[in-house]
Amino acid sequence: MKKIALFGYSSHAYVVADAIRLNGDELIGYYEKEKAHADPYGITYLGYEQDKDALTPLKANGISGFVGVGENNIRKKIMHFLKSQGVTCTPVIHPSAMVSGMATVGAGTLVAAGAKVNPLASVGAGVILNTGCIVEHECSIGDFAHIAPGAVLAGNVTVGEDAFIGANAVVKQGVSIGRNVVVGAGAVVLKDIPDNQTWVGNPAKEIRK
Ligand SMILES: CC(=O)SCCNC(=O)CCNC(=O)[C@H](O)C(C)(C)COP(=O)(O)OP(=O)(O)OC[C@H]1O[C@@H](n2cnc3c(N)ncnc32)[C@H](O)[C@@H]1OP(=O)(O)O
Repeated sequence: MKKIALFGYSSHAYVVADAIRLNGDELIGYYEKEKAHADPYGITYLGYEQDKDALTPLKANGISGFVGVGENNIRKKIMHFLKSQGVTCTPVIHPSAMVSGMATVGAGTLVAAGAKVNPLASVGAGVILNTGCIVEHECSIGDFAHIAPGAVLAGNVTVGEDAFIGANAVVKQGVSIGRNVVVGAGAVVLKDIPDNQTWVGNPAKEIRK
């Protein structure tokens, strides 16, 4: 049984907390700037990670962290901070998810309920593979990306660091999606997408602001 401390305690963190508990691991509490108003899991407030000595109990007892924040850039910032402080993040894989024994999943990554990761897929650190998404064979997912619920990445798709693939989007096999790209909900992506762009629709096209 692992002991895990959550960083963040709202919305996305609730999903992470559920997976931790269903795995039979121990959720020892949460870090947030302030004590949360809602406490659906009845867990201990451990303080604000930026405060002096707040992380000492984790480091002293070899307890792992998990950053339960949906925003890619905030999750990334907190994970980098924890690394600088010597706190290790663990992956969390929901018991109903399917991860091939021939796939790799990085530190601090959530594989949510019903998600599937097929052989030779490589999933980076701090990634969210959200509810029911499919990451097919040989896909490569960069650190801090988020594959939203129901999205399907066909074989050999590459997703860059910090990218967001919206709910129920479909990405054709072999397509390469750049860093920090946003793909809208329900999009069908048939072509490579350069870094920092937002694409929507079927077939997906860039929306410019
Ligand atoms: C567990 C969870 O909840 S995980 C989160 C899952 N959430 C999602 O998957 C949502 C993904 N987000 C989206 O699809 C958003 O609409 C975004 C990010 C693509 C665009 O958001 P914004 O930048 O705010 O764009 P905005 O809403 O202003 O729309 C701009 C234009 O694009 C269109 N558009 C926006 N999203 C989409 C979409 N998904 N598909 C088709 N067209 C879209 C709008 O209709 C609008 O068109 P118009 O200019 O002709 O009126």
